[in-house]
Amino acid sequence: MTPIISTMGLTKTFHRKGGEEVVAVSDLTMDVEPGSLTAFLGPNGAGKSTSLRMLTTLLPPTSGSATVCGFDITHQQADVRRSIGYIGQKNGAAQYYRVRDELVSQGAFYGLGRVERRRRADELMEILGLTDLATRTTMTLSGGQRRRVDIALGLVPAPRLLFLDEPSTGLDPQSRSHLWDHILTLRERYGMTLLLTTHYLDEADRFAERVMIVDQGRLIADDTSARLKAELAGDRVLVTVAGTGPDDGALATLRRVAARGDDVEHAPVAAPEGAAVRYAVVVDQGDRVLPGLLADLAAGGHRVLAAELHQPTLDDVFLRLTGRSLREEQATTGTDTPAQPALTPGGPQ
Ligand SMILES: Nc1ncnc2c1ncn2[C@@H]1O[C@H](COP(=O)(O)OP(=O)(O)OP(=O)(O)O)[C@@H](O)[C@H]1O
Repeated sequence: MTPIISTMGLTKTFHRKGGEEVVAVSDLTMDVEPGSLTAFLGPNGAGKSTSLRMLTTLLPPTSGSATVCGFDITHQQADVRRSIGYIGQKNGAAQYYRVRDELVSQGAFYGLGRVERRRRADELMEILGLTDLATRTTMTLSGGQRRRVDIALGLVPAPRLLFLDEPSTGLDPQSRSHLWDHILTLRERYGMTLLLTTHYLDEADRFAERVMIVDQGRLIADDTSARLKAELAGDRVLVTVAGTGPDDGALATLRRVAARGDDVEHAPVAAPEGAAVRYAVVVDQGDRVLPGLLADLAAGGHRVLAAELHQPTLDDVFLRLTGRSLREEQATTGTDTPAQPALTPGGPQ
């Protein structure tokens, strides 16, 4: 299938005052299939928006090339713009216009006939849950409602490909969830290709078929969320065993199931039953490994007080790749799962 987006070595360098050079996007090479939903995931300043701005012809690349809907982003800018929708971080519909009027005049801007522009406005309001707000001015809407108006405006020309820059940033969890329902409905209805940026791990995980993790201008991982988690993070098994310190036999048993040479970590913990040690090990397919592991520990005379299996998140993937947590870098998303207890890598002691 011919890719709808194809980039080759796309790079953008900014020069800040004082001569400092910032490589915002470095050597981005990728193909995007038509009809797919791809998320660019990364911390603030990773280069996500700059990538989108180049692909939508808002910023010229410093080097490299790309085609979007078959058109060159440098030499066929008007054709690219005619083929895509772009919803930036701060689109902001005009404050004083009514929602429906705004959509209808956007239709006029794109050259739709009188009847067609009204039909399109009504259809988009219906899909995006805006019908009841048709006569409200944008300035009176909530953040989530306004974001939906932004998206409706971007969809007026019926693009084959829609770029969304952080569609849900700043919205409360309920509005985010509604917005996603609408985005998925749109996709189903029009079979659009969607490329969006987000720093919400859960959104990329749940909704995108393909996750491209970017950090410091570079693409550091590119796959389905499930494969990234399985291949780069693995499942984490935590077992709490009675004892006053790490036990060589228990460590040896746990090491046998460790994936990819990962070592076993351990830390003393207080348990109601007395002193205990919690061991942690990364394994492949934890649900298969755990029963045998517990049986082996019991056979070795170790009293297991608790066992937990943690499926990895995309944050574990990011941590593995960069040594940093994406979650710590995103301020207040409300999407966190509890942090792992601190454990020290251990060898026989
Ligand atoms: N016009 C500009 N002039 C100078 N530096 C810029 C400019 N635009 C972006 N940058 C820098 O380029 C880097 C990438 O920025 P970009 O906005 O693409 O990141 P991002 O991943 O979209 O971040 P966020 O999640 O905060 O939107 C950052 O270091 C940023 O400060």
